[in-house]
Amino acid sequence: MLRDGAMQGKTIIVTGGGTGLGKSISRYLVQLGANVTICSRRQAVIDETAHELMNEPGRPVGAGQVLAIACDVRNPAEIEHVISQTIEKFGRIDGLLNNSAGNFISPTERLSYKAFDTIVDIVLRGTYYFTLAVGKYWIENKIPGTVLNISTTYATTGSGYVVPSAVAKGGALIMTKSLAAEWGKYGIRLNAIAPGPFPTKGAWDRLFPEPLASMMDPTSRIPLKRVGEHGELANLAAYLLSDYSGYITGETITIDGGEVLAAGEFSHLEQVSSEQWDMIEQTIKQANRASKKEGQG
Ligand SMILES: CCCCCCCCCCC/C=C/C(=O)SCCNC(=O)CCNC(=O)[C@H](O)C(C)(C)COP(=O)(O)OP(=O)(O)OC[C@H]1O[C@@H](n2cnc3c(N)ncnc32)[C@H](O)[C@@H]1OP(=O)(O)O
Ligand SMILES: NC(=O)C1=CN([C@@H]2O[C@H](COP(=O)(O)OP(=O)(O)OC[C@H]3O[C@@H](n4cnc5c(N)ncnc54)[C@H](OP(=O)(O)O)[C@@H]3O)[C@@H](O)[C@H]2O)C=CC1
Repeated sequence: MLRDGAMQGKTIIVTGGGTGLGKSISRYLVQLGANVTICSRRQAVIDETAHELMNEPGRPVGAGQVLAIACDVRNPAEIEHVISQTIEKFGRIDGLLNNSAGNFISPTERLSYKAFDTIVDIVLRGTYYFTLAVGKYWIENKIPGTVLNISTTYATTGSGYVVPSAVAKGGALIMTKSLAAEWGKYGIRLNAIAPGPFPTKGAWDRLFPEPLASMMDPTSRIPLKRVGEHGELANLAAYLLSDYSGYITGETITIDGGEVLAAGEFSHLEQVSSEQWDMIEQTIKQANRASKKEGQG
């Protein structure tokens, strides 16, 4: 979507950049010329991704560099290490993509305290630790940085069976708006993306495992009748991290093929056939006529 070289001179930190959506967004940022630091817990995974992104066939001239640094986002010392190593290698930091997450489906009453804490700590604590650390650096150095948080549609609607994730994503979303209000004076912007289903191994293994996968089609309740493509999300993420979105802050953009609209009271009526609609129309018109007659008394 963006022109070649649109992110040249920018350095972006992508948490969870070794896999799934974080990897796809990192690939696009690098193609657009950004230097990208990817971080997550597994050094071998991020090393392999960094190697892949640096050696892609058709890598454009002017593509960015990739640095891989292990980091558990629950640990402030490890976050500080990612920040200092990134500045040492690339000179500065312009953007932060909070993408790391942990999640799995489960009836909430089956969760241990530790299970609940594990998800909230990765998603909420990890997001505010990283944002606080990078924000302090930006304010101190008068850099107009940009934070982009990967949220989810149920951060605002709520959802059963993923309650720790919903609680944590909801908290991160309200942090996005609150800090956008507070840090706007420093030129710092914070936005979020709320994706619907985008197939990744990490999400599908934990949210759509067998026998669920054989029982239901996740596209059936999506108005556009398909899941998202990684390139579609990467386009939006790159735009929100770029200077082209310079007047957007505190915003959450949903990219879900219209899935959240399924909450609309009558949206499921697409299952009604044309013949049934004929019958329904006649029944309603008959009721209209009857009520008019009643009115004539
Ligand atoms: C119906 C159609 C749906 C289609 C799909 C649509 C998707 C659309 C929207 C989805 C929004 C997506 C949000 C996402 O976040 S997807 C990202 C998923 N990726 C990951 O989660 C990657 C990282 N995850 C992990 O590493 C692990 O899953 C974990 C989060 C658990 C962390 O691992 P860690 O090794 O740190 O932790 P432990 O293994 O020690 O576990 C900690 C405690 O949690 C308990 N646990 C773990 N799994 C379960 C489970 N399935 N049920 C209950 N409890 C679980 C574990 O037992 C530990 O607790 P205890 O020590 O007390 O036993
Ligand atoms: N796929 C989908 O349909 C949707 C995804 N999302 C969101 O998109 C983002 C990416 O998810 P997706 O790509 O699907 O899944 P992945 O499992 O591929 O991505 C999650 C990443 O988080 C990293 N991570 C987990 N725990 C930690 C930690 N403690 N510290 C640092 N990094 C950690 C993992 O790496 P490692 O294990 O090496 O630490 C992994 O790279 C998440 O925020 C998710 O909530 C939102 C809506 C829909």
